[in-house]
Amino acid sequence: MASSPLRFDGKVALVTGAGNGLGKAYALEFAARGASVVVNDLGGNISGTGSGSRAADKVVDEIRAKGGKAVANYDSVELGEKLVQTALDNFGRIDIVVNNAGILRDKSFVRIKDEDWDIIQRVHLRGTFQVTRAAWPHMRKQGYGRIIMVTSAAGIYGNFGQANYSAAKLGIVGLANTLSIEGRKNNILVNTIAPIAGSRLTETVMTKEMVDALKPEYVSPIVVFLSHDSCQDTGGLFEVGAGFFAKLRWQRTEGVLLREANEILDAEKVRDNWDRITDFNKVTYPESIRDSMGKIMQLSGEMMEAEKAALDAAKTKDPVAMAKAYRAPAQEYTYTERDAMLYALGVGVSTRQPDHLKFLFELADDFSVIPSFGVIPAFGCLLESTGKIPGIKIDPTKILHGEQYLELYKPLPRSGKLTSTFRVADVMDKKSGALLLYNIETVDEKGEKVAFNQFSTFVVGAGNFGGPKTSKEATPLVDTPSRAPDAFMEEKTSVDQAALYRLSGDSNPLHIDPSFAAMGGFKTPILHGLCTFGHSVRHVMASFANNDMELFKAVKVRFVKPVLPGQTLRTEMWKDGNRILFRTKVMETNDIVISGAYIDLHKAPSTKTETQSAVNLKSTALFEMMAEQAKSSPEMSKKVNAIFQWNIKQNGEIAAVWTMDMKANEVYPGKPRSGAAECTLTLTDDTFMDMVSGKLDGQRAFLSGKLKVEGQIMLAQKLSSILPTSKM
Ligand SMILES: CCCCCCC[C@@H](O)CC(=O)SCCNC(=O)CCNC(=O)[C@H](O)C(C)(C)COP(=O)(O)OP(=O)(O)OC[C@H]1O[C@@H](n2cnc3c(N)ncnc32)[C@H](O)[C@@H]1OP(=O)(O)O
Repeated sequence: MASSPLRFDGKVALVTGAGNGLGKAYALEFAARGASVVVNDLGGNISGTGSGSRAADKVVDEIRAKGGKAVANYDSVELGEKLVQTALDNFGRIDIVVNNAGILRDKSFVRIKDEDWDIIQRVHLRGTFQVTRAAWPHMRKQGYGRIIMVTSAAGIYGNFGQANYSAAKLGIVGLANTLSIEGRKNNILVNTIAPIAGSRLTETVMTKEMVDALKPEYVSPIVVFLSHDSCQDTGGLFEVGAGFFAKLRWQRTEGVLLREANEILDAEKVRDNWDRITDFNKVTYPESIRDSMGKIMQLSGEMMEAEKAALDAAKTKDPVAMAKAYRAPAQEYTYTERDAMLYALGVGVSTRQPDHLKFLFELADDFSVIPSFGVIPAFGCLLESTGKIPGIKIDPTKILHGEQYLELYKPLPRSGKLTSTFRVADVMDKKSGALLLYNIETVDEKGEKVAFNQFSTFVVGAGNFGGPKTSKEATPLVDTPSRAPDAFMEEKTSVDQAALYRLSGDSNPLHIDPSFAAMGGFKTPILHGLCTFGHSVRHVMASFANNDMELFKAVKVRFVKPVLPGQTLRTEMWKDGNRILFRTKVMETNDIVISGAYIDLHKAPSTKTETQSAVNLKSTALFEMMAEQAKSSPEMSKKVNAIFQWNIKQNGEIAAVWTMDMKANEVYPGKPRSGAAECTLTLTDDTFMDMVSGKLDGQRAFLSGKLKVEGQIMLAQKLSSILPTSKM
């Protein structure tokens, strides 16, 4: 794409140290683009001694010979006023300053003398300050200015033998940071570059080939762009050289608050938490002093409040009051689409399911985060508070997830930075255990509410402490209807389900470590309650919301019995207006594992969705019949790992679509699946309603001729071409 050239007509640029190298390249480039240029050069040598006018004059001559406008200035940058005055006297204004001038006095730290230190600070840091300060009021008055500061990798990272130079060069970055803040309101933008180029300063340490490869002309383009009025960046720090350009920023570990309320912090605690303090797996990118100190100030305020509440509670000697007074620091959780996809795998989404792209492929048009993921940002609060809640003695091997309530105030974004705050809402004495209720509010970066979670954990054996048996804070469960369910869905979990789920944040060893599980009284590690929960939420959303995750409002469950990885879950569902009541069973044992549960949707499921679910349930016999038929066909029996899609037609219109995975014997209502073999079943109106109401099963409907299976022949014909692509 052709773009307009960056011009500087009418603008005045001052480039310090412009007699050679980088400074000269900048001066020539500004002049070629229409600027009037003050070419400053003291004419000394690279260690800062000597002076002369030749270097600056030569550059001025070169500019003028090409038809450009330039004047020379031979003053030291320490006399900044004089440099700026040259611009004002000759061109009437000053728009751009490039603080390029510099010298070197390299010495290892043991050999460095006062004068080596002082001269470097004077030329680099004080010189930059003097020139910039002289230009500043003129730029403020005209409401326009562009300042380029020059630092060095030696300053940013340190370099042997350059203590004086490193200190001055990083000082310049500090100066630029503050000036970028102070200049912004007057349109004075300040950016810093750390260039590497073959110049008088570097040719002493580089080969000729390197000097040639690192031409100053490969750096000047960024100086030109940062100096142009079309560039609105300020406060940036860039590394440049050989035509390579990159921006630097600060990165901070997530950090850890080590002090508890009323605790005197000691150095051992710092030592013992060193890994957490220095863990860069989770980071933030502070950009301002507010970003840097905000968190510390917030934590300090929360701490003061917590300390007062804890002291008041301790005076009562009531364990429940003490637990309720506990305050944990707010927990940040940053996630990306990758985390949402990992979670989806953890709660059983599989590429075998028709709607899987929606949850496993970030480029899918309808990419969605499963609403039960809303528990994940809050989980950090539980981990943070483990072992810290006063009043109640908690054995970590005896904690079981008791109940869960989750409400979403808006659909979960596909990525984000969320903050959760936590309080112990109540503690109940259930005799066989203590039941702790935690209320956790989660907000987004704008402070808008995203989710509310109520976790309840049952601490086996921690009962009988004389606390209340019930709490008005607890979100109530619902009764399971006595009628047959309106829909169900079955799904076998993977033997690795817990290992996969724990990667989303619940690292409780109970779910992976056999010896830890044994301490809790389990023969093998058990599945996370929230993993079973995630499966059930998916089942309800697929059966009654056509997987439209925006319809989700809230969910409540009670975990009644543990589930083992590899077991088959069966979610049974009943529709009650906008509310879908459900319970979950383990097929292998027929145990109910989730009870009293419901999901509230934002609107009642459509009749079509309802019909689909009803058909799904009432026609199990039909699927079984189809599977039997398929197996009895000689071609199919050889290759039963096919995926079939059935379009259920009623009065000429498709009323439902089912996909069946023959190998896994799993049936999914919902979207057509590409590559699946197709078969159209036609039902008369009566047949359809009879099947929905349970009067007629698929087998009898087929045998009596009320159900026509038109696609069977087509299915057999297509089989050979379809099977390879529909393999599991
Ligand atoms: C790391 C720190 C943060 C940790 C957060 C969680 C981390 C996760 O990693 C942990 C997990 O995921 S564990 C796996 C999921 N959970 C389970 O498997 C628990 C299954 N439930 C049970 O085993 C029993 O219900 C059991 C054992 C909970 C209770 O059984 P019993 O002791 O036999 O109780 P029962 O006699 O039936 O009832 C006594 C009173 O307690 C109430 N109650 C029962 N089950 C409850 C439950 N699940 N949640 C809440 N309350 C429950 C009963 O209503 C009864 O109360 P009341 O007497 O007032 O009627």
